[in-house]
Amino acid sequence: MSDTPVITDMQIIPVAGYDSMLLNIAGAHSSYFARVLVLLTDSAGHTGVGEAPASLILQRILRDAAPFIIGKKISQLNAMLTTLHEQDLAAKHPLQSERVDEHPWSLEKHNNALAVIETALLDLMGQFLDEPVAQLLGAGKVRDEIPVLGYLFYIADRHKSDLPYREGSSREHEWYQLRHQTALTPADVVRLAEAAHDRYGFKDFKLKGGVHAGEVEIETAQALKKRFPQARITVDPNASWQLDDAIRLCKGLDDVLAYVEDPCGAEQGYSGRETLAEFKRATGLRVATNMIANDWRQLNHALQLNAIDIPLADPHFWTLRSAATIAQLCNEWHLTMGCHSNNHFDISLAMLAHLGAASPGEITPFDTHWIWQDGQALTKEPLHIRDGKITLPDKPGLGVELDMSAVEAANRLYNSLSVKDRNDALVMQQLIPGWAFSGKQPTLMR
Ligand SMILES: O=C(O)[C@H](O)[C@@H](O)[C@H](O)[C@@H](O)C(=O)O
Ligand SMILES: [Mg+2]
Repeated sequence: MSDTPVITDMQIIPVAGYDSMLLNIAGAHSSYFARVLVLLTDSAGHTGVGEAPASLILQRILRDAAPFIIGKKISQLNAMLTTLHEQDLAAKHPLQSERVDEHPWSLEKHNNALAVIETALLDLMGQFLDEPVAQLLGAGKVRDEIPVLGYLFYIADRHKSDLPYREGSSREHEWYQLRHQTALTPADVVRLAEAAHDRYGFKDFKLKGGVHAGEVEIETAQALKKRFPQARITVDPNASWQLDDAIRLCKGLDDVLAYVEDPCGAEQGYSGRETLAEFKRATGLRVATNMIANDWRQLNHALQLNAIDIPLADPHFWTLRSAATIAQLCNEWHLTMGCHSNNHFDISLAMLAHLGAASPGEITPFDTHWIWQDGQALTKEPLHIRDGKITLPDKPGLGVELDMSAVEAANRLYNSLSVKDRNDALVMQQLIPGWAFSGKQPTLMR
């Protein structure tokens, strides 16, 4: 044990990158997205890294966590995480508001901190043991190729905003230009899917909804299925449809929708878990969620109600180890493992690849926003998506090496931002003055 490396330093580096004007029920994506990196250095000279969404609160929590990490042996991973859990550092930094009508999905602030630290620790441990992180999770590494889906959005007209959205260029591939252009109709989205399919080989697609009337979003899903008959198609309106509407829109579409993601949510005194259970019974369709089964207690209720088939266990809010445990539960309980995402850099791409590699049994292709960020790598040899899959690197730890000059540039970009925390409503107000989030009102129907 005396050779076990000790953690000597913890750096918290917020970073920003460019994004397109993607629409969802919360509004529109800004021209920038922000993430935070945690870099742990150990006495063996290794660096472990993790990535998470970058709220200002999370950065404060991470700073408070540092004294519980620095000076510890990497073999004390479990004890460190238990201590952090018990410290409940998030409680010392309450959100200004926890109201769900202001935050369309929960801000998993505490678990984000645990998750990003755990990832960096696992990266160090993997490098010490000369094993990939996937090998240290739940079932161990069970696959080398992780299927991912083409995550499609409606895109607003960036020219109507004064934010510095990029124009893109089709020099390398038309995808890199198309992803910045307005896409509001079913035909526009099919065009995006074609370009993404050509560039990344996706077999399956997800459409982010909550933007148009449900009928238009279903029409878009149908158009995607018509163009890609073999593809598994799903739509995710982030619980913005009323239960009755969700049933009316989706019933009988077994030949179009492989599953539906959060079609409805809490309404009229019924919880989202209850309405999803009713939706499943009424339509016979499989249901995925990243909104109502985000911790063990919620998952327990969701499963008791038979409300879901596919927990989208994002390692950024479950932690890698817990998400891998969910993958094992899915395998044992005849559920299907999936993974949610937000805009991210390539460290997170590696996180989800290791999770997928450690997920036994049937999994549904994982979500990733990477195609919207592709070209903005923070690592020297970023993983890539080919043939709709990510191939796990044959390297210890996460298998990524940071490109520090890219990290520094992304940190400078972050520091230059006047609005640091994600606020899709604020961006939306550039298109529709006075626009405010309303969970059951599609974004463009105002
Ligand atoms: O606009 C987005 O990037 C999405 O709506 C996400 O914020 C959201 O979490 C989504 O990925 C989801 O699956 O619900
Ligand atoms: Mg979702």
